[in-house]
Amino acid sequence: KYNSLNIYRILISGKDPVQEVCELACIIKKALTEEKRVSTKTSAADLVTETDHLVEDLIISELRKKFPSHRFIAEESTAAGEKCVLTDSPTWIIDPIDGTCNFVHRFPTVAVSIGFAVNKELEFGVIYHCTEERLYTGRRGQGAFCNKQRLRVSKETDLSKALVLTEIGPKRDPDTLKLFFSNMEKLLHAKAHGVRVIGSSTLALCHLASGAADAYYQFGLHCWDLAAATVIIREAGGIVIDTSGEEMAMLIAQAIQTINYGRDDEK
Ligand SMILES: O=P([O-])([O-])O[C@@H]1[C@@H](O)[C@H](O)[C@@H](O)[C@H](O)[C@@H]1O
Ligand SMILES: [Mg+2]
Ligand SMILES: [Mg+2]
Repeated sequence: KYNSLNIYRILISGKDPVQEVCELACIIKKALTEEKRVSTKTSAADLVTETDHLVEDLIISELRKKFPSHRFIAEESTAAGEKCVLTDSPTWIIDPIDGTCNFVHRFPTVAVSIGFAVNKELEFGVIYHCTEERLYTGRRGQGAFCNKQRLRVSKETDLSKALVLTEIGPKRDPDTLKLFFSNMEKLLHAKAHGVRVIGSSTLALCHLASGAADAYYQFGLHCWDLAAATVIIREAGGIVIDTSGEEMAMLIAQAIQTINYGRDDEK
């Protein structure tokens, strides 16, 4: 049975996390190859399936049993109209399947992402790569790991030697697409070694934390995409900022133009 308490206890107690979340990931891995009921949310490219709802309900019901006073911010509950407001209360921030479009196409780059904040401070994050059985964890002040392997971000600060990750996002109107591609073009003109889109922001951010890429930028990321990954990147020695940031982030921020998606807590 999916046992969220162990994740909380293990990460809070500082013990190495075991792969408790793999049972949950097994639901996703099994469903990856099966027929799915797919619907759309904010655009034809913003997909959701019954497995997204099932996994989110499982996580929340387990956590609510153990922590009845805690609050939840979760992707599909928010899409169903729940307010997305972070308070000082202990709050779980959940993306049940990150990479749903990949999941629908059986493209094996899908993750479960669970972040945890208290007093609006991110305390820990867990991201599980469902098809490669990689458990990424980060706990504030205690480091970031992938299956017990310590994570460290790349030290590259030269954009012309950087591999940059981004995501397309759900907005596909002509003006947004024009901006998206012109941003990518600007980075390639700045001689970046490459720009990659893998369809899962949380796993892209985990690649960043492991030093397998040098920078990530995206407009339209949600708090549930970012919560767990932010702890993991910070604990791997990286920074997570908006585009008014530092060094490599500055170089990229100066090169690209903003695509406006609004904030989750303003909808
Ligand atoms: O919806 P989902 O699969 O959880 O999350 C996805 C993000 O990981 C990706 O970065 C973004 O480009 C997609 O539009 C979608 O939001
Ligand atoms: Mg999702
Ligand atoms: Mg997501």
